[in-house]
Amino acid sequence: MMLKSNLKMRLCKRHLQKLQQCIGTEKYRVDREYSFTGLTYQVLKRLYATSGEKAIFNKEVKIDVSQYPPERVRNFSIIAHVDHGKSTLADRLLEITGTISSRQKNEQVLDRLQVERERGITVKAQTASLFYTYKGENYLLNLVDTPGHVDFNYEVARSLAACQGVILLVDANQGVQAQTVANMFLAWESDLEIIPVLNKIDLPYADPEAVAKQIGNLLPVEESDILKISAKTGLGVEEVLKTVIEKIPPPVSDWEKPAKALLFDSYFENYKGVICNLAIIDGAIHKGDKIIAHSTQREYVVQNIGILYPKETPTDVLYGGQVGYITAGIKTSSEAVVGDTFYLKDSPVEPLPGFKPAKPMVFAGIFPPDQSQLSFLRDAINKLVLNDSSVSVDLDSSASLGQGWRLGFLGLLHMDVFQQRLEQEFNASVIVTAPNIPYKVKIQGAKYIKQYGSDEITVLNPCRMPDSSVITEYQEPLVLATIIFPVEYIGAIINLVLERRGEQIEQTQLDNTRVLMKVKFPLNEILVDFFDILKSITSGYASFDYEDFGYQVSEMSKVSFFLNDVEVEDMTMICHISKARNMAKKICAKLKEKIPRQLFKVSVKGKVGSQIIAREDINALRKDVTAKCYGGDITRKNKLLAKQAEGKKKMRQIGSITVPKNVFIDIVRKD
Ligand SMILES: Nc1nc2c(ncn2[C@@H]2O[C@H](COP(=O)(O)OP(=O)(O)OP(=O)(O)O)[C@@H](O)[C@H]2O)c(=O)[nH]1
Repeated sequence: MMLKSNLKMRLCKRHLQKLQQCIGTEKYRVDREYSFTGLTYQVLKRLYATSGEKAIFNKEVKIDVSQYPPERVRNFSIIAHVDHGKSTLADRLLEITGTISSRQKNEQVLDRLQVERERGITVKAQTASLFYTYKGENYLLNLVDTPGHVDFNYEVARSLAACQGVILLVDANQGVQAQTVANMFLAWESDLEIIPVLNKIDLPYADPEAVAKQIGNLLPVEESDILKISAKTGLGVEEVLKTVIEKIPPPVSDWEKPAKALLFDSYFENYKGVICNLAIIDGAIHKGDKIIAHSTQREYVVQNIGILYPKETPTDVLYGGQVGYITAGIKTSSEAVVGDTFYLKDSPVEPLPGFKPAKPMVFAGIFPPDQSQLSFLRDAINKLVLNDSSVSVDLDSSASLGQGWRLGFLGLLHMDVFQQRLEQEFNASVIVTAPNIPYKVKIQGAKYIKQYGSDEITVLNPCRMPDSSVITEYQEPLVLATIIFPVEYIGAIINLVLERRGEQIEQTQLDNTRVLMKVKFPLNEILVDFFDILKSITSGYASFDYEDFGYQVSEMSKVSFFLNDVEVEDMTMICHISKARNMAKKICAKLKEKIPRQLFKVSVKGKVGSQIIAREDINALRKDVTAKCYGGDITRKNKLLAKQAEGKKKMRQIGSITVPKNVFIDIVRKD
């Protein structure tokens, strides 16, 4: 801990040692320790403030949550389109209420994951409790910062279950965007109070009046009632807190009833184990209570319970209407089912309806680089799924990659983030196969119907697609996309829609300058590069959101790939018959580019149906990395060999051919 030197000089050595021992330990309690160290409360507080440890200081003060009956509690969430400033507003609210120090004010405190900080996006909803005094009354406010990107929509939907209202944040420069509309409907469906707020009014091109009109077209609000703030400078942010208290209804709860709590999130932390986020509906849960999880009927003892302030802060009890965390010796993701109801042993209650399960849109195989790491990877996936319940997990195996899993994600960014988190948070290196989507097929022939168990099957892995001779009908998944764009780009957008086999369903003029278009697309057509192309043809002005829209009968074809005439099952793809030939050619060319030259010639072939329609050859190369090191310098030789061994870790053997382990996913990524 860095202490300012002038303060250091004023403290005698004994005090300093004592304080340094105490800081950051659970033993430390401000009220007891200040007399113990001989320092006054004020000096201690200043010392903490100067050393940047104010949050710990706050944390160590035991908070009496019995002072906050439901009418003194507000549970709300911040929802918005990507980058409209949710995390910045959350920071500002934490700062104003003294939950974080001003030193931390620009740190996006609730974006805790490394991946969030690196990518500058929120991928995980985070809860924080704040205390605020308004008109002489103390309030406990529970704030949930949610992600904006469509791939993490499930996080938003789940978080809303713990709230009675939302702040709908809209960038006063960009205006209403696709995820603004999507998130607003989510809040509407959940019957939540919506407080519209215009952000970034400090920007020179902000046009609060025009954007307020756009909001007025969407929501039944008076334009003059829409708050106008700058989350960055703090302008108008205090007003947001007051409006939250005035407009958002308190939770409905009865402390006299038996305890009932909703598990709305969970995560794993080293040394602490599984931490569950609970919204207490009725009654109270105390440390030491025996509780039952309704879905598994398992019994647990509450080991720790408290609020997120913004880190876990024990309060030993949580009452109806409040939101917080518990640890209770829960070990696996199968025990911590989000949407589950917890109640006290011997006081069963009617369970809550739970959550609509997430519907994965994209599937990919995940395999360890070598099979010795199988159990390590299993453990890592289990822990990460605890933190991200929208991922589906099934066992899978492949001839070239061995044992592994087929995981389902809500989109490609979700898949990327999951892989990155596995690597960063759990040090687990993985091979991810090309993403694909679930197709339905109808099959004929008693033998095949018996083999597959039905005459209509869903195929999650393209290499398990039955032979085309037994398929009578293919069905491909659809999405209903919302695209919002400036009116001058309408021609370019219509061309893109046609090229991607889209069908326009609806077109609305949002105001004089912008159009909202609803389009039915085959999911396959928007998966990889659609959004980038949309952005580039509209100079970055279009926004895009989509939701599941069932299936349609279509003509599909299997495209498979061969390296030296050996089929690489994990590269198999399904695509529309009109695009299959191009796809085969494109992927063969990419494979040629991505696979390094070997000691022998490698042929790459692409097959559509039963016909080989593309071929590329990778010429042989003989590479002896130590060839240049003739003479006696053994250390240099060893260094080169070590470098080569390091490179090999990034490689994978398919038969006799060495390929980069990322090749499966790289062939479908745009360059
Ligand atoms: N000028 C200005 N910039 C702001 C304001 N609020 C946020 N920003 C900036 O906008 C960018 C996005 O802000 P975030 O808070 O990360 O947005 P977000 O909505 O949490 O983003 P996602 O979680 O990825 O959806 C950052 O660079 C912020 O500094 C504001 O009031 N004024």
